[in-house]
Amino acid sequence: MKVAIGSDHGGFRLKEELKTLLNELKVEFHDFGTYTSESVDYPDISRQVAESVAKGEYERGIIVCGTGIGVSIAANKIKGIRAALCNDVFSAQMSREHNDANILTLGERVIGFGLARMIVEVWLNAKFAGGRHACRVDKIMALEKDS
Ligand SMILES: O=C(CO)[C@H](O)[C@H](O)[C@H](O)COP(=O)(O)O
Repeated sequence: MKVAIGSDHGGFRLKEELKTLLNELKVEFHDFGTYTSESVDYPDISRQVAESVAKGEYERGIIVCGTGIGVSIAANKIKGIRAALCNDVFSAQMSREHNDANILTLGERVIGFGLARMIVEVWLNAKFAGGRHACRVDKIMALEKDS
């Protein structure tokens, strides 16, 4: 699996930690920045990660900001993206099984690094359950055309 990862300054330290985790898990990734703790605008990074996933260049994306909220809102504006803010393990698992989330967002100012690592590992391994959830996800994606 190829993963796109990114953060703003508020998520920079956690993004760096998650890169270590991805290396440990032998998951291929590309870091879309930010590359320092200097202040940047989270929609710029979120857009780059989300567009790369929407184009199919990367199967999944992980984006971190202070809360995970801003990057999630921004990513969900890109067609084809289902970004889920998961600051707990149960939500991470469900976001894959029920929602087929293709982007995970996290808040560095909300959770510790240990929990974040656990969330990412669960999220990367969880599979979409399909079945009754498939037509619900289809209905979500239809909203892009209908709105
Ligand atoms: O977008 C956010 C909130 O939804 C992120 O938490 C940002 O990282 C945060 O807003 C950045 O805030 P700062 O005061 O500029 O560091």
